[in-house]
Amino acid sequence: MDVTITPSSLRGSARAPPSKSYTHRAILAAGYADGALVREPLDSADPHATARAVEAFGGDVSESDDGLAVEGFAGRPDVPDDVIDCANSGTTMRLVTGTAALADGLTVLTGDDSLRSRPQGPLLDAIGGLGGRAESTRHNGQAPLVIGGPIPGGEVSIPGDVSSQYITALLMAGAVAEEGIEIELETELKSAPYVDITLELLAEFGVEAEPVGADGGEVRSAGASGFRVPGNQSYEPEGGEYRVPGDFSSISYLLAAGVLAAEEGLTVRGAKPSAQGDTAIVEIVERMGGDVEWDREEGTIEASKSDLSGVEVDVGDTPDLLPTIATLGAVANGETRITDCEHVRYKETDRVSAMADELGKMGASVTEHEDELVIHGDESELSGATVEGHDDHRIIMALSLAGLVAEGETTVRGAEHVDVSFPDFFDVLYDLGAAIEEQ
Ligand SMILES: O=C(O)C1=C[C@@H](OP(=O)(O)O)[C@@H](O)[C@H](O)C1
Ligand SMILES: C=C(OP(=O)(O)O)C(=O)O
Repeated sequence: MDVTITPSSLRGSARAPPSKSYTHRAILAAGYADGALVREPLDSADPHATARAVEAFGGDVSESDDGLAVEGFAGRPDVPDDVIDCANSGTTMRLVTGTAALADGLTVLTGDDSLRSRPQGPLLDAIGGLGGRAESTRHNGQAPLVIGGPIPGGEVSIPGDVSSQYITALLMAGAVAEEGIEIELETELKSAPYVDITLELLAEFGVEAEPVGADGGEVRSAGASGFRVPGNQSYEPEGGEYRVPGDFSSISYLLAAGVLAAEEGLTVRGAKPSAQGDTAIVEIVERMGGDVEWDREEGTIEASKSDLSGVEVDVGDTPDLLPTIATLGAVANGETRITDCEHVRYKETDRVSAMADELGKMGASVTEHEDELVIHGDESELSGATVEGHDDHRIIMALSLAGLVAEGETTVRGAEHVDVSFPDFFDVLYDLGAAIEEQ
């Protein structure tokens, strides 16, 4: 499906979708438990892959009026009777690779073209180091994967600057392994807030896990030199249920749409604070001169069309914000410098190059370095163009925002891939007043 967008004036209010990151973890945590009710889950393709995996390991996931009713496998996953297809979901593949290492047999994990080109090597090495079998069928560190267990747990070292999902996978599985897992980071942790999300959710399931500081003390994930999780724990959700908060990665598009195109302002609902690093989008837009107001109590964000100025942003902790910030930078006056972004190249696509190329087609002046993306706002006059979505939901949504203000028509190709995290994105934009046509 292609989508064509022309300059629009937005108004009204929209509710943020539930968090994809929390939904994945809640479904899997319920699987590691005897079960749980996951309230307000994100109903999109990526969490569906995690639900399929939980069922493959012997659980059951069914939709109910109140959310997802999950029957778990109580920390003892069956050996799946078929290959687990993680589709486009890196979070699913990493997290359930940890689960597969607990099963007394072999699990085969695959995914779509994009997912089978993303790095799994450090997690495979870690599982091997813990006594499991962990292989890439093509011996290139990429899926399809063959994972064998059960691992007893133990001590392992792993790089922190490829994917924080490896840490999440080991912590969630280590909690129900006999010996627990002690992780030493070989390099600085990137995307650290996602491990904070994991620690926060584990605590709500009664599971103890913690970061370890360089001095062996207790620190937040960003300052950690490692992590540890004791073994033989039981996942027990408070009150037998877990409620998923709003998704700030998705909120970033709605907030940006407001400061780009909402003369009278728009309101985003379902924006309560949580451990999500992408809550930083509020402060970043404020720093750009955006007229934005976050009522944390109410969980609402008001955003109005503003004159934006360029800004320097380190996305080491917030990789998923790069596409949104790049689009804002293409409209802002002055230079926007996005730093510490090398790991953003390992997502559904190389998002640094994709945003440089596609915004360039729309008339933006962009300079790309290995670990940095610079958008020269003063030399950027956005005009409508046909741009590629790269089968990447975040590229599609960020380019659609650019189409709201670019002179003329912007057509985003392959726009259906928003289904992984924000399936009704275009309906929401349309209801806010965007001039959108689906082809
Ligand atoms: O743990 C998670 O839920 C996620 C972690 C991040 O990936 P990396 O840790 O690989 O950077 C992020 O890009 C992804 O969208 C979701
Ligand atoms: C990279 C993302 O997710 P995943 O790693 O689960 O594919 C994302 O949502 O931007």
